Amino acid sequence: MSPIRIGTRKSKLALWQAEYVADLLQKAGMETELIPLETKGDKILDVSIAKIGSKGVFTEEIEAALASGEMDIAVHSAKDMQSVLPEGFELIAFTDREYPGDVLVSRKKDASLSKGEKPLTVGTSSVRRVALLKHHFPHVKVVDMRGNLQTRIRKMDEGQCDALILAFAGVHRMGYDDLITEKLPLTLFIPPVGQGCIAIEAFTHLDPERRKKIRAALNHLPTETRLLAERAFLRRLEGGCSIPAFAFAELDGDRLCISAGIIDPMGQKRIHRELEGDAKNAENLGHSLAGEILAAGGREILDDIHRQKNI
Ligand SMILES: NCc1[nH]cc(CCC(=O)O)c1CC(=O)O
Repeated sequence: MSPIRIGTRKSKLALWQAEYVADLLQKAGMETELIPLETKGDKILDVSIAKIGSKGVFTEEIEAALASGEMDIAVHSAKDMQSVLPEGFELIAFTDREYPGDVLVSRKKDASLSKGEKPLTVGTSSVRRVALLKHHFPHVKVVDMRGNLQTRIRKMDEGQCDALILAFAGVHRMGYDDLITEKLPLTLFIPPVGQGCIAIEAFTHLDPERRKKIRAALNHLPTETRLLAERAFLRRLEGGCSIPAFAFAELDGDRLCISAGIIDPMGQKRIHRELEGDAKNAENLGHSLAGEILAAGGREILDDIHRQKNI
C-alpha cells in the first residue's frame, strides 16, 4: 500500500495533530506522508474569524487538495469543522478526545476569573467565550485576541492582556501546562462542539479498503458517539464555530447525556438544556435538544446574530 498522504494546516498545533495521527497510522503498519498547506484563516490575522464570516476559512484549501486527490485524508480540530460539509466530503474518524474544557492562562500565578482581586483583562476572540465572560464575569475586561496559540501568548507577554482563555487541549499539546492558572468549570464554560477532539476528513473517492484501514487505526468509538450528538445539535442550529453555541456530550455506559445551549453575543441571555438517552440514538438526541433550545428562545438569538451579520 502506498503511503497515506495526510493534509494539515501549518500551525504548530495543526502539525502536532497531524503527527499524532501519522503516529497512530504507523503503529497500525501504514506508511505516512505529511502535506502541510496554508489556509485563508492562517493568513488573515488582523480580522476576527466572525467578521471574515465565510464558511470554512481553515478548510477550503485543504478540501480542494482532498478533492483533487493530492491527499488521502486531512486532519482538523473537530471544533473548527462546519456542521455540514461540502458535497462529497465526510468525517471518517474521530480520535480519542482530550479533556474538552477551557482554561485561563497567564504569567500571573494568581490570575483567576472567580477569585481574582484585581480586575483582569482577558484576551479572546471567540464569540462564545466573550459572551460567557460577559454573562458570568461582567467585571472582566475583554480584548480581542486572534492568531495561533504562540501568537496569543506573545501578545499577552507584550502586555495586551493579563490572561487568555484557551482550550485545554491546545495548551496541553503545545506544552504550556505551566501557564494554566484556572480550569474553567465545564458547567459555566460548556465547551463548543468537538473541542479537544481531532477529526479526519476524506473525499468520497478515497479507496474503500484504504478508508477502512484508516478508520480502524484512528477512530475512537466513544468519542465518535459523543461527536455525532454534538454535531447533530450544531447542524440543526445551522452553525460552525462562529456562533456562540455550545454542546458537550458524555457517555456513561450505553447512556449518552448531552448538555447544550446558546448565548446571545452580549451575554444577556443564556439558554441551557440537558437531555439523556440511549447512546445508539446519539444524533437524534443532539437534534432534539437543539429543537428544545430553539423553541426556548434560541431561535430569536440566532435570528438576531444573522441580522447583525447582514448589516
Ligand atoms: N479556535 C481555534 C482552535 N481550534 C482548535 C483549538 C485547540 C483545541 C481543540 O483542538 O479543540 C483552538 C485553540 C483554542 O480555542 O484555544
